[in-house]
Amino acid sequence: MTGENDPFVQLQQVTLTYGQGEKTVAALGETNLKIGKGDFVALVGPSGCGKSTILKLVTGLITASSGWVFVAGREVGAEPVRVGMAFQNPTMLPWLSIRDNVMLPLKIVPPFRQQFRAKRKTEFRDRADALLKQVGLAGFGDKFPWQLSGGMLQRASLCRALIHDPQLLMLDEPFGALDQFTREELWAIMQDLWMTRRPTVLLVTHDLKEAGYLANRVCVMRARPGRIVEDCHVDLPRPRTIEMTYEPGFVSLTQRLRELIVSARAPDAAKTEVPA
Ligand SMILES: Nc1ncnc2c1ncn2[C@@H]1O[C@H](COP(=O)(O)OP(=O)(O)OP(=O)(O)O)[C@@H](O)[C@H]1O
Repeated sequence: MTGENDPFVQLQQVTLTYGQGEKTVAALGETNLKIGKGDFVALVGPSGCGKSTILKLVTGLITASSGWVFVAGREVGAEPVRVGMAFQNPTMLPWLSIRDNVMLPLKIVPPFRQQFRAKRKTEFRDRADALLKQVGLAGFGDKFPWQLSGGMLQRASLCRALIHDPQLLMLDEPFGALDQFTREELWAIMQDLWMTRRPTVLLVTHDLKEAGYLANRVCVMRARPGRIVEDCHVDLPRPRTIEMTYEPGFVSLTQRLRELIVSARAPDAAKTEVPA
């Protein structure tokens, strides 16, 4: 599932420059990327190499300075595509219950928006409760955000990202603020959600173990200007387990990714550590 022949997402000769005049930042040099429907691709690389910029281009939040971005066979923005998103900080509306927070996209995104009132509300509640159960939050739907831990809120935010059956799921360091054990628990949950629903996923992460555990492909980026320098396929069976991450094949994958990133960060490679 490399997306070579019939890509769901395609960046073709895309460049992106922020700003104007003397204050321009060449965030992305010429970038090509094809992602097949239902694939899971991770973007890794040093800070500032353009990972979030790619997410913004694919969701249509920003427009390419040159080149083309296609989603579902059309230029991005030409056709409505259901997108789910989760970020490092799972911002929830504090005055809504967890269930109502999870149901929020159904109130906003067509065609659910039109069906939300009376007719399908019970069905939508059941859908939210089933998702909450799948991530281990059965019985927490009536709680409020302040009553949940960071890990629980991130689980709820994954439910919110998936409640409207998105075709595209954008994950920007969603597990970055969690402790290692909670993070590993959430990898398993994320994998389970992806295997049962199969959205096309783009994950931005600094955690190479996370990239290797979750993704089918890991794209390594380099900065100034940002570009993809390596596209590694992860040939591990599913469902993957934490134990697999200690096996020689997985360890050599993360070592290789690490080396690529360290060389991509040169000459300032010594300033900060890249988690292995
Ligand atoms: N709105 C903006 N205006 C100007 N420059 C920007 C803007 N957004 C990002 N940049 C610059 O573009 C480059 C790429 O940024 P981007 O956020 O895509 O990188 P990243 O790889 O996601 O970084 P990080 O890992 O630190 O989140 C960086 O040099 C950044 O400073």
